[in-house]
Amino acid sequence: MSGTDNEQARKTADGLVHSSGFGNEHSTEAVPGALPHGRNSPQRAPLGLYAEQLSGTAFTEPRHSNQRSWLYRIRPSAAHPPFTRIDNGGLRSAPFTETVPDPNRLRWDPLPEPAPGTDFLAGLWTLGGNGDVTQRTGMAVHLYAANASMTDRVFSDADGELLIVPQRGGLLLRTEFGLLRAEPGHVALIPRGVRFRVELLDPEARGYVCENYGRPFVLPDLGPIGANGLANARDFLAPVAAFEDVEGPVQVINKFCGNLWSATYGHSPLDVVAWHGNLTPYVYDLRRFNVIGTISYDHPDPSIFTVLTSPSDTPGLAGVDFVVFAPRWLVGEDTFRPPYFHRNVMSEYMGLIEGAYDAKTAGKGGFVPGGGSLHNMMSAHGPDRDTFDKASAAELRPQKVDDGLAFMFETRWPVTATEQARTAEHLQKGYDEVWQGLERHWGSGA
Ligand SMILES: O=C(O)Cc1cc(O)ccc1O
Ligand SMILES: [Fe+2]
Repeated sequence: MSGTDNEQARKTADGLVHSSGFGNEHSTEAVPGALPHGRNSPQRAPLGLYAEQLSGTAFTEPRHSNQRSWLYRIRPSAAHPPFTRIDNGGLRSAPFTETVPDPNRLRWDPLPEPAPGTDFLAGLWTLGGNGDVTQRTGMAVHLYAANASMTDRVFSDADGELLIVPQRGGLLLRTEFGLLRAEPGHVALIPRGVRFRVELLDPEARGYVCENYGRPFVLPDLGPIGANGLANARDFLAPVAAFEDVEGPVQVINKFCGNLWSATYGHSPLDVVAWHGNLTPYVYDLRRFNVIGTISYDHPDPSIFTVLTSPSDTPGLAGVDFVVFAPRWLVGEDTFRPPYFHRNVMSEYMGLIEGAYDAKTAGKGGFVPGGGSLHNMMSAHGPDRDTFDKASAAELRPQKVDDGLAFMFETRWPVTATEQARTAEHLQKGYDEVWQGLERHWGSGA
């Protein structure tokens, strides 16, 4: 059920065929002849399909940032019954007003095991966020823990695009555009409004989601770095068309302005036989990230680790950046090599996909895979005491940091935690203590 007429299509290690390149004009058809040529909206679309445009940006946005795709489907999306409200489960949305924004540093252990039969959607649990879904600004931090595939239901999010960061267990994403596979170490992006179903490739799945209410994520500018580096555009993989021709009840759940709405369709809406355009879901393997750092001295700011950025209306000031701390060499001379002590006007949510993070002690009660920390704007943070002591005394040989994969959602607005995040059992007590005992050396002659 899948095929393509795009020369860039290629089969990757996961056995799926993809069409590569960030923001490319992809075109793909699962059945030969399904894609019209020379026009988007012929009087009669090929093979009895319906033509439908999906706009990710306003019609009138500048060409370089304009995003839309044309879908050729068995039934038009407009043919559906009314949506009715359903329970929001663990999902919360902006504006976040359940608690007051807190200057304290917070850290969580991983989510507890979900109840049997919990699928990706039921397993979403909102930690906090900022902005306002009705203004299309800000972001939310969600976690998920699931042990069942979604069956007979699909999800779409009108409030924002979803950047999914698997931490445990692979996911098969069946989207309107085709199939994507996301394993721990990959990220997957589902654009605003795109219907999809998550199937588990392993018995359990756990991870993080950045719901970006703002402008779609793009690759950051490279400035003096040059024409290559960081996340390379060619490593972003879009699906090729693959459709389901399913008649029968399918629940379609739509997140709209903070609430979940449901309608039961008489067919699967994952019925797109061909599509073309530059608005697509995609996956990216974080291990492909080209890490840039110092080859002389000092610790550069982590903006050089930006994979994707959602620009705000102020140049250089992101609504949210997605930043990865990937394996790399540290060679800085006369340099304190781990992340420095600092206070940041931006707010930082950090997660750990595997291993350890070089500013924090690993292990139980520390910063552990599946856990997360929140350092809101101007909250002082940095290496914990053990890290500081070790790094201050370390012999400065070239050193490979390759025992972990951490990431950050860095946002221009403070992140307000949800009530459930503030009262969670897995909110660590006494996080402040990691910075206790940083002794006075002044006056000691050290
Ligand atoms: O651990 C953090 O707080 C993230 C971070 C990493 C880094 O290398 C420099 C600054 C920074 O905020
Ligand atoms: Fe930081």
